[in-house]
Amino acid sequence: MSDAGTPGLPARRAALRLLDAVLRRGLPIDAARSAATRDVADRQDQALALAIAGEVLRRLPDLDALIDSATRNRLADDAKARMALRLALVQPLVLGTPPHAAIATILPLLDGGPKRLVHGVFGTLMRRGVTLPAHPTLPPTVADRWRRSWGPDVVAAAAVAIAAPPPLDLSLAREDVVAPDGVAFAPRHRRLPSGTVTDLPGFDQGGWWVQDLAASIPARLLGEGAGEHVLDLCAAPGGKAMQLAAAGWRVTAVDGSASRLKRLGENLARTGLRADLVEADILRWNPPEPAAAVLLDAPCSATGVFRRHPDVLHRVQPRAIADLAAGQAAMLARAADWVRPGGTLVYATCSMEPEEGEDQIRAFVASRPDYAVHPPASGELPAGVPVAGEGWVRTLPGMIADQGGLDGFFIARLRRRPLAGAESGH
Ligand SMILES: C[S@@+](CC[C@H](N)C(=O)[O-])C[C@H]1O[C@@H](n2cnc3c(N)ncnc32)[C@H](O)[C@@H]1O
Repeated sequence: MSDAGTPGLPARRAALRLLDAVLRRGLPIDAARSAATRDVADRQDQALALAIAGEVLRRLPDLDALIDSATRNRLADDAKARMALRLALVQPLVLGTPPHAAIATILPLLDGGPKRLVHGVFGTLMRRGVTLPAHPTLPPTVADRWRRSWGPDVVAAAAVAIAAPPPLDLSLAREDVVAPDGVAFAPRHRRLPSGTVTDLPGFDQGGWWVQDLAASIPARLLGEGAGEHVLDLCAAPGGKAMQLAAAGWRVTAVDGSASRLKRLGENLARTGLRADLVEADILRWNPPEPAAAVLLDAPCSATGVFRRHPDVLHRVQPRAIADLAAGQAAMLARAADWVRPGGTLVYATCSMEPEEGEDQIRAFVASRPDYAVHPPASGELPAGVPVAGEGWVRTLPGMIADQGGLDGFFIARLRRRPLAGAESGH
């Protein structure tokens, strides 16, 4: 269907496709993006489509509660009328679009569908003067799971954290690169309010890259490399590989995805940093020899990055977490054999789920007497990030919340026992 001549309609149609991809097909919004915006020529319209769909995903339970308060028979979760109403309501209630403009661009999406119903429910809610809560309600299954794992305060902090996109963290190759002004929570770090990355000072010079502060911790725990060899496993698109290269490590970056590895190559080219790239499945590949250090940033549910990717709240199911955890255990077992005696293994996941973090490392150290958790010393972690009781790092919503917060991450540093009589290495 052609949207030509109806301003704003292509962006709304793309937003509908994005929602459909996440909520009905369980796709990550990033994976759905290019297909959903395929016929949206204007970059601003593409950004608007992502903003509308993203805000719906941040506010879904609250939007649905409003819709349910104005319908006699509950609409199915995936009913087109419900999808359209979510898109229509989020615009005046969050994005500041005038109600008449919002509904005028949503009704044409319902060709042959329940236009009168959608128009009626939307009008009823607007006349009632409804608003959304300042702190969105998390999907009940997620809230229950995180309450069991972390308690009610973390659930409340997550609701606060999801209300708006997070600040922008930059990792710097060196302290003296051209970089925007911002607050430093750690060496080679700047935090600034979110904005357009390519407009920031120093982007073209390539002295920095975008990386959440929590995501920078795994490589920080390996310290300076002094030319030693590190295997960066599951390395693309390369935030940690660039940190390691900048810290003087000789980096071999391994990833199973050709397209993501290509992005890693582009990131290295922009920043002028070096790494050897290997496209391989680490469940089959073997390195030629053990390394002084191995960093395994394992594929995970990514529920820790819910602030920037709110789709994870709606599509990650317990079954997927269990499957991912099994894969992580297999990867960890292989990675552990590639650390030379006396060397260091760092395991990380951007997940809020203990199955992908704490439980992995408890099981690992129980099965590998040649390894022990090596807790960070004071000064190794960004300001405000604590060491957990068992010696690893668990970042959660609520940490440094008044200064922009952190993604949810799990990071453990482990030391492999040196051979009897040998000096300990890295
Ligand atoms: C969390 S992301 C890595 C992020 C990266 N470390 C960074 O700092 O930018 C996980 C990566 O694991 C890769 N991956 C998943 N399964 C893999 C496997 N079996 N072998 C190698 N890489 C794999 C994915 O392609 C993805 O790039």
